[in-house]
Amino acid sequence: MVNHHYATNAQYYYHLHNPVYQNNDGQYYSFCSFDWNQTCGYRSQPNSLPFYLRDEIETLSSLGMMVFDVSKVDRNQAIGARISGRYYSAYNFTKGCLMIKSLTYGPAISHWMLRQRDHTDRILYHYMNDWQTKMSHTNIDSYWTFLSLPIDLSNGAVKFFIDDSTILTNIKMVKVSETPYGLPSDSELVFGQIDDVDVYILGRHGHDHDISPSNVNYRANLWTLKQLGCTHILATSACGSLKESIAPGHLGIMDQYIDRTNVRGGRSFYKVAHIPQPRPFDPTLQDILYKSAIEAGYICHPSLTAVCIEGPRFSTLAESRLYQSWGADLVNMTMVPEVQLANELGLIYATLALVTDYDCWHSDELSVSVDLVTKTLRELSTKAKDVLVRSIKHIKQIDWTKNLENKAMIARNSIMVE
Ligand SMILES: CSC[C@H]1O[C@H](OP(=O)(O)O)[C@H](O)[C@@H]1O
Ligand SMILES: Nc1ncnc2[nH]cnc12
Repeated sequence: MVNHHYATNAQYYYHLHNPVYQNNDGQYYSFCSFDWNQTCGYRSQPNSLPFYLRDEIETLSSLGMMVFDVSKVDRNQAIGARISGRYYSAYNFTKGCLMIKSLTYGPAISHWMLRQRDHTDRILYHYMNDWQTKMSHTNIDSYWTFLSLPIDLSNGAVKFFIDDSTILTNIKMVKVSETPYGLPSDSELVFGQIDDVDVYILGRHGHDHDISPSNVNYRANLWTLKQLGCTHILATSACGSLKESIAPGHLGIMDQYIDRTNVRGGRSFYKVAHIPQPRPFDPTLQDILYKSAIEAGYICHPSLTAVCIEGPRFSTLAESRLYQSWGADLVNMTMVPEVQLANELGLIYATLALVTDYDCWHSDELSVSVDLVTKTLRELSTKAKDVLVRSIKHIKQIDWTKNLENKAMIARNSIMVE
């Protein structure tokens, strides 16, 4: 594994919420990603970047950083970035490199799966390794052309590299096929290891975040993970807060849900099954997530109740107040039927809530919007990755056999007609 290290005097760049690395020639580079479609409306403003990224890029550019845009718009322009209508050529920048990719952090870390089997496909890993080696050990000039290659691969390599290279080892992409319930959200999953634990990553909204909460094929996703040998699912979910004390930027541990979804299908794997849900989330995994968040120094709220709405629209003020009157803590869109299906498959499942906004009830705070959620998620995704990595280390210490047997028994007993 290439030994990346944080740039020691790169404090200017930390507002990116991304690590800034230095290669052996003392040049800086960093990566960031954003959701092009959601943040700046790809169809209507194809050449504009979200305002926060634009500011960052302007700052970095003025510091002599190279901007390397691998987002959809500049996919065919190998090196450079269009910012505020102006095209910035990579060659104009000498001190470093900022790569931009049009994907949110959120979906990329939506699911982390642990599994037990081994895979042998090494091609992509080899390729990634080569890329990383070039990145760290050569002059930036010489990897420009090299970097242009993965842009056209549309195989998730860039996304994966940006989001996970710092935490996963032995990384590769694993192709997955159609399930008896249809296609999962992605045709290939990122696979790697954390502390020798096998991990798969699957974004429930798909590679390009083009699957709305109601259209996520929750059954196909969970089935795929189960088939791959996953035993645990660490889910993340962007949530609005219904309580003053649970502020945007905080983390939370989901404990209960109130189901307000109404059109999504595929809620069971069976003809007739009644899965018990008094405690939908695994208590041991909940504790691990909580402990890991606190250990990392983040504000994290235990035992939260979330209202899962159908979406994709956000709530009206009347709805938001209604949910508050029910005593709920959060509102989100994807917990149902994901958690109940995970229970039907006997998986150990828990959700780390990423609090992105105050929904629309707060008189002094901005109402929820895609921009607000995306902006807050950038900060939260760094925290979430940290918590998930720490959690995996704790998970590894525990013998889960009895827990898994118990879950399998409850799942079996809930089936009336297969
Ligand atoms: C852009 S806000 C709504 C967005 O957030 C939720 O994502 P997730 O629970 O998967 O983290 C929801 O599904 C929406 O896509
Ligand atoms: N306020 C909100 N309502 C529903 N889902 C959300 N995801 C993030 N914020 C949300």
